Amino acid sequence: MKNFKHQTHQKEKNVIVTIKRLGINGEGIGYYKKKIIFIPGALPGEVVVVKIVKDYPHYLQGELVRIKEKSPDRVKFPKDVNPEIGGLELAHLAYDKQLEFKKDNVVEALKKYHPRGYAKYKIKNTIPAPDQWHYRNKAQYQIERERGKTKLGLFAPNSHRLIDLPTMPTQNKDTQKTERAIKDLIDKFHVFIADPRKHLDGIKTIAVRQSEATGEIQVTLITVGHKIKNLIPLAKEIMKLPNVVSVYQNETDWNNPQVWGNKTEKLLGKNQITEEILDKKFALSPRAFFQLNPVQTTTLYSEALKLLDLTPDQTLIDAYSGVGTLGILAADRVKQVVGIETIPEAVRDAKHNVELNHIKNADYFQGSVEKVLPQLQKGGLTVDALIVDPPRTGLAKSLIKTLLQVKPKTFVYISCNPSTLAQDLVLLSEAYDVRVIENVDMLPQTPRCECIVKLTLRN
Ligand SMILES: C[S@@+](CC[C@H](N)C(=O)[O-])C[C@H]1O[C@@H](n2cnc3c(N)ncnc32)[C@H](O)[C@@H]1O
Repeated sequence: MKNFKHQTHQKEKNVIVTIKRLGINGEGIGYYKKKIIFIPGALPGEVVVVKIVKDYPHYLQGELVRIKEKSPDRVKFPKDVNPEIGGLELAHLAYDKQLEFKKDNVVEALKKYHPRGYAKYKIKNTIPAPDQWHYRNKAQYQIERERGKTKLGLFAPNSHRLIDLPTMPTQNKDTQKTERAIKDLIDKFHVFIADPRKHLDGIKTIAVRQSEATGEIQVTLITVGHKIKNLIPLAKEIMKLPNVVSVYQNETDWNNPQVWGNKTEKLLGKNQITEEILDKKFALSPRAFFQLNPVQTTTLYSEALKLLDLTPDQTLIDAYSGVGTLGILAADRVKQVVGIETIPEAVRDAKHNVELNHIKNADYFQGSVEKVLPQLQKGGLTVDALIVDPPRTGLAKSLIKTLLQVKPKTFVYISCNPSTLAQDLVLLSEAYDVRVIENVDMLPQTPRCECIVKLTLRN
């Protein structure tokens, strides 16, 4: 029966659908024969001709063929870029509507999981990014050689089909130029490119990150295998490219599903590049997390610190601390800062950044927040104020349990995923009220947003 149904929709191929709303990934959502259909690139209010490409038990996946009735909010998609590429999911939507969508995403996530009192939360309008194009400070492109031709870019969503990216309109121009220049050098020096079909070692990914403040560029060649012929001559040529101050090698293997492997080694140049936020400096190693939109990062952190509203007698926990950004920015407002972060290189950077900024009251610990925080607390640490900035997966349940016992009085949560945020708030709202959620647009043209939530302890 299932196969039969599958064939029915496949045969129908092109159908007409009216788009009702946008989904969390920015795709248009409509209904065909009462079944929900997702159509990337379609906008609410549009009537579109769609090809049904997949018939799943609970939904259909459609491909936009033609727009019959166009939305007034539609804008031109950037030229010379394959629209399938990730990172431009909303590039066809007017920017003010993108901001509204990001706010709605938070509202919808709250409605879905309904933490206590959610209807009364004040969700502010999304703070726009001053630059909506060329803002990304880091490019991380995959490289492949197919029938003698080298491709450098990103995989099409949910596939292993690499799309070559000669231009990328959200990428800053220096990092994009550096990526393309490295591609040419790899061809010139006949450096091996990893071949996933034959499992041959070589370069797999090229990560290029630039500091907004100093212009310095750090390059990491992620390789499958360690000894790659001509890697050092290649690194020497890369060092001659404008602004490049270091070349690293990160080594991975075919069994690792992550992009980065665990071994990182400097081939040439400086250990770190230095970024600046507000009046503080931050040295960054290749593996350490740093926000992708440096201009908007200042806004995000300033808003978070305003909401934290710290006092000089407090101990602040900077949980998921990366290179120590938030804690270091807050250090002169509190008695003590304690940061916790899993990636050892990031913790080393954080400790270095404490010294770089002549801070005397901050220390950073390596490990998971869920394990290290209870240990430190048992050792006598008081937790007056807390800022959490977890990855998209949100907070570990065991950490939430700890927080509900410790009950820090001052608590701010920065989230890059409204869905896990709403689920965490269901548990946290047992003890905390949420008054305000701020939304900052860090990644224009994408469906992603960054929320800052102030949690107030109920009496
Ligand atoms: C969204 S980043 C935030 C970093 C930093 N607050 C900033 O703004 O630059 C999340 C960080 O949490 C770290 N991380 C992930 N899981 C963790 C865990 N369970 N405990 C501690 N740190 C974790 C990641 O390595 C990453 O540096």
